[in-house]
Amino acid sequence: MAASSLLRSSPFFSSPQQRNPRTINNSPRFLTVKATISSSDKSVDTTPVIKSHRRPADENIRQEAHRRCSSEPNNFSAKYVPFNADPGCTESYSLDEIVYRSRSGGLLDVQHDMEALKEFDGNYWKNLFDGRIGKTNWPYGSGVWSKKEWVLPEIDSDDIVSAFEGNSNMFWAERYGKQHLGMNDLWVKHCGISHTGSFKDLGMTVLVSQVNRLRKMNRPVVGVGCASTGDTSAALSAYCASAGIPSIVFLPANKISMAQLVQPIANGAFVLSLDTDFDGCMQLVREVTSELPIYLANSLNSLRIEGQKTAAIEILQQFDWEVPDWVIVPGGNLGNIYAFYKGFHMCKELGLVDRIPRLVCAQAANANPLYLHYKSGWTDFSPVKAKTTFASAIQIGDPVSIDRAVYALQNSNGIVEEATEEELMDAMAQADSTGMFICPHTGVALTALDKLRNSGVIRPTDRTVVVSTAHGLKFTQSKIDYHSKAIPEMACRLANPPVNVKADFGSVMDVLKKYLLSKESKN
Ligand SMILES: Cc1ncc(COP(=O)(O)O)c(C=O)c1O
Ligand SMILES: N[C@@H](CCOP(=O)(O)O)C(=O)O
Repeated sequence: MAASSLLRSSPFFSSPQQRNPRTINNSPRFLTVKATISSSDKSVDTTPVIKSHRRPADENIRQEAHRRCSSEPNNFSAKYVPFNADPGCTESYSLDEIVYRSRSGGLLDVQHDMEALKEFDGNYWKNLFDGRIGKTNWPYGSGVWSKKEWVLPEIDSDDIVSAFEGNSNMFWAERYGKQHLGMNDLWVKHCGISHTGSFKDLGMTVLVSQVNRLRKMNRPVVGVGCASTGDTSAALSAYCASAGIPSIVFLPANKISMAQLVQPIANGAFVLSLDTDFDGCMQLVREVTSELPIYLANSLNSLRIEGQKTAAIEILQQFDWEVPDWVIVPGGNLGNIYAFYKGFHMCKELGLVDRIPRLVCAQAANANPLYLHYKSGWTDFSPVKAKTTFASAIQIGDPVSIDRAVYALQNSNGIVEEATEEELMDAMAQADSTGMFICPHTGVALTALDKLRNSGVIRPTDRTVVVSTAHGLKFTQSKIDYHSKAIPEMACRLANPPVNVKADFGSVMDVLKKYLLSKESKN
């Protein structure tokens, strides 16, 4: 039997109705309401009927997935190939190999068997993904693993290490859009409202799951390591801790926030605090992982991109598969901008949508190698020495995914913008004052939006998504500095410091009256 017909004849794909995953996954589990119409009074009997558990009571969701998986033949596959190779190139590697670079030293990419995926049309995939949202089925309750066939199709669900990441909130930035930019269709995709507080969870669930599989196959992986500006290390240590895998993190001393530092410490990682910057840590971790049985978890490893690309698919899904005009992403090591491109492009190639959005990558002016490259007309690329920035997670001067980023931007009619320290901090404060609580990196992305609106490139009615990459609670010190006007040479014009008042009725009444009058005069 051909693999495709085998797939269709499996218990999960056997009839057109069953192939609609809404039907499969939405089946009521515990409680339904009996709705019978009596012949005499036509009344509806709404007596609840208790249904039995969908799985035996002593079976957990992982075991259930394992049992189900063995009866679910799967024709999909993926392998590593050199990134952006010539069509004739035959170099490829199994995902079960430990390899980060092509023979020529270039980046790798995970290539899916697109012909096998194309056996199903766009509507099939939309229904499949939509039908899995927000459920507790292992592993599809995750926004990443709900797209498992497009991510790591061959991994046994039993090997997956997941915190049901993804499915993050898309916030309609009504007030920020209207008052500040004259926009009515502005959205913030809150990828930072997540298990460890940043979008890194999306890629890390994939990488650590594959490591879990490799270790079960007795491959030489004693631990997993990364260089980090704080978010990759948090995600790596949490997912490794969840699976009982040792994690080692290389951090630039005094260059990440306290909240980020405490994450790997709490999760039991082996934390190296190094007297260098992120680029120095990255260099070291690359050297170390080529000598020791430590698996490299940075986005140089293309497995990470496979998880991160699901945020793009999720955006389309959240708009009922309508394509936004713009997506703005803050960029540092530059894996994520490519991940967004890849997710959107895959949806187009597989017929879920008919175009992709224009991408904008936003950098801090203090760490702007991509911006300089873009401004040179993509002619020269030179790493820079990244200077201190409040957007500390993107303080990166020599991004490993530069080639991926250029490819993504060139193929999406993309733009690169930059934000000064004052611009990004004002944008963050402005957004917070409209009900958000964003990180400085999102402030960088909002500054890019502001500039593109002012120049008329982005129009008032363009549907625009700003990707918020980390939770604001990881970066409270920057907000404290701003609101207490403690930043040298910055006006902090939106600072909102607390008012010290004597604890007596008269003093409190005086300040409140003054405050209310100032509000009244603005109405
Ligand atoms: C909060 C945050 N935003 C943005 C980025 C940039 O992502 P990328 O390195 O994939 O460009 C990072 C990490 O680099 C990050 O931690
Ligand atoms: N911001 C990142 C920097 C490393 O990026 P990666 O995606 O290559 O791991 C971090 O939080 O460490």
